Amino acid sequence: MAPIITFWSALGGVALLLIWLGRRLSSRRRFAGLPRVGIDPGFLGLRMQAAKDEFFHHGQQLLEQGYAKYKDTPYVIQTCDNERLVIPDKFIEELKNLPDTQISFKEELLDRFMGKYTKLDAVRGTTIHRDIVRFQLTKSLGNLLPQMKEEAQLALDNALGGCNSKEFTPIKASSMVFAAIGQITSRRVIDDPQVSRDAVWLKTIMGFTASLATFCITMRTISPTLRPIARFTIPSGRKLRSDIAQVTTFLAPLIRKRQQQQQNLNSAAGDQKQKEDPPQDFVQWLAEAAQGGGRDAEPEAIVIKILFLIVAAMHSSAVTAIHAVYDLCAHPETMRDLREEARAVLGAHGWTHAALLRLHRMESFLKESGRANSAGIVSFQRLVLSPIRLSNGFVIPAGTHICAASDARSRDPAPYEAPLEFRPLRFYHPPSGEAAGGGGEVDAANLFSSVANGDSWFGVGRQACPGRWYASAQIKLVLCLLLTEYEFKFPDGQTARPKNWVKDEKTGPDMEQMIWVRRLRG
Ligand code: HEM
Repeated sequence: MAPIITFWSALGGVALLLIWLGRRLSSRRRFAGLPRVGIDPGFLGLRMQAAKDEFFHHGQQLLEQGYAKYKDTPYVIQTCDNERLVIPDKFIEELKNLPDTQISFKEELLDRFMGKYTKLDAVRGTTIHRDIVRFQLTKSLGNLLPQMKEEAQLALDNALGGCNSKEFTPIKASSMVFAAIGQITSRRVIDDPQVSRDAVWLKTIMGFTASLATFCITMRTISPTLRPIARFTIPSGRKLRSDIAQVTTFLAPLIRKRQQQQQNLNSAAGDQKQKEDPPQDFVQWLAEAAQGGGRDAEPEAIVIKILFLIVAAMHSSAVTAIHAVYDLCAHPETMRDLREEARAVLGAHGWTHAALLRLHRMESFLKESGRANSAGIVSFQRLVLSPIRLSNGFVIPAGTHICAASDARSRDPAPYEAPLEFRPLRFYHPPSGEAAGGGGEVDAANLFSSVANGDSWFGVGRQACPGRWYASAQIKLVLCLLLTEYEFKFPDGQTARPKNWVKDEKTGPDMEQMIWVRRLRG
């Protein structure tokens, strides 16, 4: 018996080796003839760890080298997740509007965020989570603004409760901003303050992105063969499952109740139908979008889509606002300018979404803050699902991960004069009819939420961020509340903003920075 087992084990081993060699060979052939930046892991992958380590510590510099050297040629780079093809600007134009059946942001994300182990692959094969953001959420911004303001104000009052108008109080800027953005987002997930303001609920959803990131980083260090088991045994896997269970416990009964109400409404005869407006939140919109039944309608599938939206919405918006707060503290004259604009525009038009769209100086400042503080060192991350021929004749094979070196581009003097200078009005074009106090017509092309070619903050093309109008509104709202009700600055002696950290392809603001806050006298 033993020799038979040994024989089959050996055969299995050889088969696995052949599969692995086949994969390596096809991966090498895929990019044959293309230049490479950084350490080449080699055919057998013997230098894989060295290549990953190099990218982890020096990815930003590697991409800068690639950006400077290869303006017209895609080049290959080994990142900590996978091998990528970096696409120069001139080809982004050709690719950005291809359908997501050909290049997909979502598939790339699910691949990197291990969709099958994190359950996030509930967003596969459906676009309802994207559609409700693009349509229902964005169209309701005018109606939702008073409620967004109520949540932001409440969160800021809590976070800054100890501040008075006599002396400055030290506050951790990131906690203050996270509290405000977290609470606005929470109410949009579920328009029921009993849940949306619950301390356990808030802690869980605000920590979910970190739980997910820690799980994925740990899983990446484990061999793919062992991952199906490891996900149950590693502590970050337990934490992730417990977060998902917690959110499900809060939301599943409410989802069922809303679905039941929807059924009653559908079956009620004409004028007996309830006249009440349905709640305007993710739970309601997702339940309505899945009315046809099927997998999308299962409460667990709705919960996972909500978690996907939380990951997309919360951290990114908070980080953007934290950068903005640091840039304001580093540029007190800009802070004065934007405070004046906010007072004039909101005084004339009230705290409305229409008024927020008239904060032209703030729009430019946010765009500049986004340019100076990249969201990540790459953007336009896509998985190629079917082969694409570029205008130079090169065919990008299916299965290729592509990206753009957006961070390097943000320091390119060709598109941005004096790119190392922070110029808050770089993107400001006085709109026609601007009155002395600010305002004037809404200038769509120069809004922070616009995605002109080259701006990478919200991505680009057909799959650019659908939540950008909402994100922009909530960030401006939080900044306006801070500017009109508080004075804030770096601690005495600090004039420059803290340096951003960069690890792997991620970058972000220093989360420990304290600021001094004082209430403005009424
Ligand atoms: C400042 C805050 C935000 C930033 C910087 C940001 C950035 C991005 C980026 C770069 C993408 C990929 C686009 C591309 O590669 O072309 C994306 C996708 C997405 N974002 Fe945002 N986002 C923000 C806020 C939000 C908010 C508030 C929501 C929802 C309320 C949201 C929902 C989404 C969704 C659903 C996708 C996936 C779209 C798809 O599957 O095609 N984002 N976001």
